[in-house]
Amino acid sequence: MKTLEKHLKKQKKIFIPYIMAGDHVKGLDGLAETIELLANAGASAIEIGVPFSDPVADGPVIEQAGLRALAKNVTLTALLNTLKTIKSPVPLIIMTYMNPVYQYGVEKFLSVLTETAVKGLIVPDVPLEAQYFITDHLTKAQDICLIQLVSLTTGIERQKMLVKNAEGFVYAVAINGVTGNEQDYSETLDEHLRQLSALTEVPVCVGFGVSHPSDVTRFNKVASGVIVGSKIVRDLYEKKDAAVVEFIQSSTK
Ligand SMILES: O=P(O)(O)OC[C@@H](O)[C@@H](O)c1c[nH]c2ccccc12
Repeated sequence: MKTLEKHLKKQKKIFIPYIMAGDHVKGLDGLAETIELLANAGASAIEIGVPFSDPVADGPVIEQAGLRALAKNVTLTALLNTLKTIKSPVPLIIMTYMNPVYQYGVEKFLSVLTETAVKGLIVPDVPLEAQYFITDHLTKAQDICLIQLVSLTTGIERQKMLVKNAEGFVYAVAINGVTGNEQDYSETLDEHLRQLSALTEVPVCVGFGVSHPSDVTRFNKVASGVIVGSKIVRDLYEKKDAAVVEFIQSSTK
């Protein structure tokens, strides 16, 4: 079993905060500090977003964070160079659209990741059928997990196909929409998550719109844990570090 999955399976409750690379007053120089803050608070793993000019799955909070990072010249190359210098106590996960990786070179990208603490990859605009673009090169980075996303509109047959290919964790997208959308969750969501969890031994984590302790309590009952992006990105930007620490601590105890 790959490191990320092994690590997540040891957690009582999984909590994965998402941050935007370089969205810090010190830019990428502040990344190590943020990773330490989140890990010390109890984060199970940390998802790091690569800024991109056309983030189709993202709402305004993460889009704006990406634009701030781009204005600080945070490129994939710069991020990888910084990651090479960081010893993270928890596994890191890179969330990126395919375009920056394609431009950088898939093979080179994966091989550089082996020199970092990155153990997982989320590439939301690459469907299962096109994942060979990445997996064909994974022999160079065998411990990297490619995370599968399951949406609310994913039918049961496709869910089975996705979990068959799943490693690390399964990302259950809790709403039909973009990140940071705090609309009410559907009433059938819990049943969907329970069903999905029953299909696989791989931990199922729930993301999109998770921002209140009550969401975390709800999803921890029907899945292995949660992913929290926009709320964390906003709080860190507004220098509410204490609120972030408190949210993670109370979600993982
Ligand atoms: O911001 P939210 O609503 O808490 O959702 C998590 C999310 O930010 C993070 O996992 C993520 C950011 N961008 C993405 C694009 C696709 C899938 C997932 C993501």
